[in-house]
Amino acid sequence: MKSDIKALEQRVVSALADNHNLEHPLYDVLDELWQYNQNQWSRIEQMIRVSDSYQDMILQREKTLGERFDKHLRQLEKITRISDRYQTALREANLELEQASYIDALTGLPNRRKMLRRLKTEFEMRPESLCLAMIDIDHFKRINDEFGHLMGDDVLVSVGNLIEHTVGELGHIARWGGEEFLVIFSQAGQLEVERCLEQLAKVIREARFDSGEGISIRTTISIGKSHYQTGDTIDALITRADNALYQAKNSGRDRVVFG
Ligand SMILES: Nc1nc2c(ncn2[C@@H]2O[C@H](COP(=O)(O)OP(=O)(O)OP(=O)(O)O)[C@@H](O)[C@H]2O)c(=O)[nH]1
Repeated sequence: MKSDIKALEQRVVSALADNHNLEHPLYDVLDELWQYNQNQWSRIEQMIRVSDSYQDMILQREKTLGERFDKHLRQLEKITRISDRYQTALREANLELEQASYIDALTGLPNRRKMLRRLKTEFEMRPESLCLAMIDIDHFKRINDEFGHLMGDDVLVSVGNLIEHTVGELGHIARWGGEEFLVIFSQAGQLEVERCLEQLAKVIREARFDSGEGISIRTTISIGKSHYQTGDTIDALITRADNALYQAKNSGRDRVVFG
């Protein structure tokens, strides 16, 4: 192509050198040059068109990519929201589960596990003022045998409520297991505790539990009490309360034995 132009130029130069000759084919050369330029120009136009459509294609592609990116981003946000909700629900469920693991399902009172935790805390903080009362319903098997297990459950719940109500702010109650309850007194004086336990035995003795068949059920409780002695462990304190309860049972039930 370069050599074509060179040849054309050459012909123009020689035509100009001979410009007296009106027949000289200068005008033919100029026509040819014009034609050549036209060809070049249409090539350039073609290239511009190709370039434009290429740019369009790129823009279109970027748009598609942008849309896809937005879609993924929205999905990601949705997943994050779901995951947040899931984590919150999981945390709440765990909390509920943990709380439930400290509650006795029948009576709604703190259970033995919770009580042992509390005991440990109290023991670390101020052991010298600690007092325990182990409480057991007397001849409870008879209630089950006579009125059925469901009625036995009702009596257990009612006795639990009465203990909790009578002890009030003075102590903390838990269902220790079966028909046994444990009360911790952490800040009450000895005399106050003894009076409270005597009152408790009286409250249960005088209580009447409706059997639902026109019969009122009566029962009593035996209580063994222990209080902290120098060098005690939690186990030792519980064992002394247990021994005192055993004595209360052996000496006729419906009484408090101070260990
Ligand atoms: N209804 C009911 N009964 C229970 C539950 N847990 C333990 N028991 C019953 O409690 C009774 C305890 O019987 P025993 O250990 O012989 O004691 P008791 O009859 O109370 O006699 P003493 O303790 O010696 O006065 C058993 O019959 C158990 O089945 C409970 O959650 N619900």
